[in-house]
Amino acid sequence: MSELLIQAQGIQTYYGASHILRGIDFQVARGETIGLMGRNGMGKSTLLKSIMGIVPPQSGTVQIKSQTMNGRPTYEVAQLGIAYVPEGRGIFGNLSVVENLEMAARPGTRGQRDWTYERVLETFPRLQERLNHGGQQLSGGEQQMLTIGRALMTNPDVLILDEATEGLAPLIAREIWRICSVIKQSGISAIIVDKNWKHVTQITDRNVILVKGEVVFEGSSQALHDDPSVLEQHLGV
Ligand SMILES: Nc1ncnc2c1ncn2[C@@H]1O[C@H](COP(=O)(O)OP(=O)(O)OP(=O)(O)O)[C@@H](O)[C@H]1O
Repeated sequence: MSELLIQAQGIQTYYGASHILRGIDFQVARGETIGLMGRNGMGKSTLLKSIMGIVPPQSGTVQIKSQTMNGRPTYEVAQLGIAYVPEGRGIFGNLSVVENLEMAARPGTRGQRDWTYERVLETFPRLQERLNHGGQQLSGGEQQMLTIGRALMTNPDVLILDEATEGLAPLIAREIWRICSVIKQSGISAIIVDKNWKHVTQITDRNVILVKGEVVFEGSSQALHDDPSVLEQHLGV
């Protein structure tokens, strides 16, 4: 099996007294694209935040490339090559597109410089047209492209996309899915959360479904296509 980039074991996470994640095991190998699915409020974002150290788990371990990260700050997780695009984005609205991209530029953890400014603009032609616009002047879809572009500028090993196409017009959502394929082909691992399971499973190798903070299904996209009752049962589709 290829190198494990993320390995979470027995994750239990709380918000105050609310017990949200109830013993989750979750891993991402190099080059793998994973779909994280489940109805609203089942704990997908909380799992991503637990991995990033934003909402640290109360028990269990999070290892990034075999280093135990419990209690480590989020920037250290990022420095190990994990790029996180949160739900609702988070670009610098007062900086231009160029500035947003350039401030993120750095080689990856193995010195890789696959994603340059030029390649990001080639991949996101819409951003090319908006280079000098301020972040806050962009449409929601353009902001999402800029956030993904900025994450790619860090040459990550894993890209985490929470609610990849939430609230985007269908044409723009399609563009985001195209970009996800380009990212996959470039060899970056990804965790993708999105409500559109059809698009998700077209691109993912493996999928994990959460119900009330527990993993209830883990399997290939083919397995989900062969037995859609799993989706019916757990996602109501
Ligand atoms: N900051 C918070 N404080 C308290 N409870 C929270 C907080 N954030 C999320 N929760 C609760 O934790 C549970 C899991 O939320 P989470 O956002 O992880 O779900 P999700 O599967 O990502 O769903 P969604 O698609 O709605 O974001 C929900 O019951 C939610 O209400």
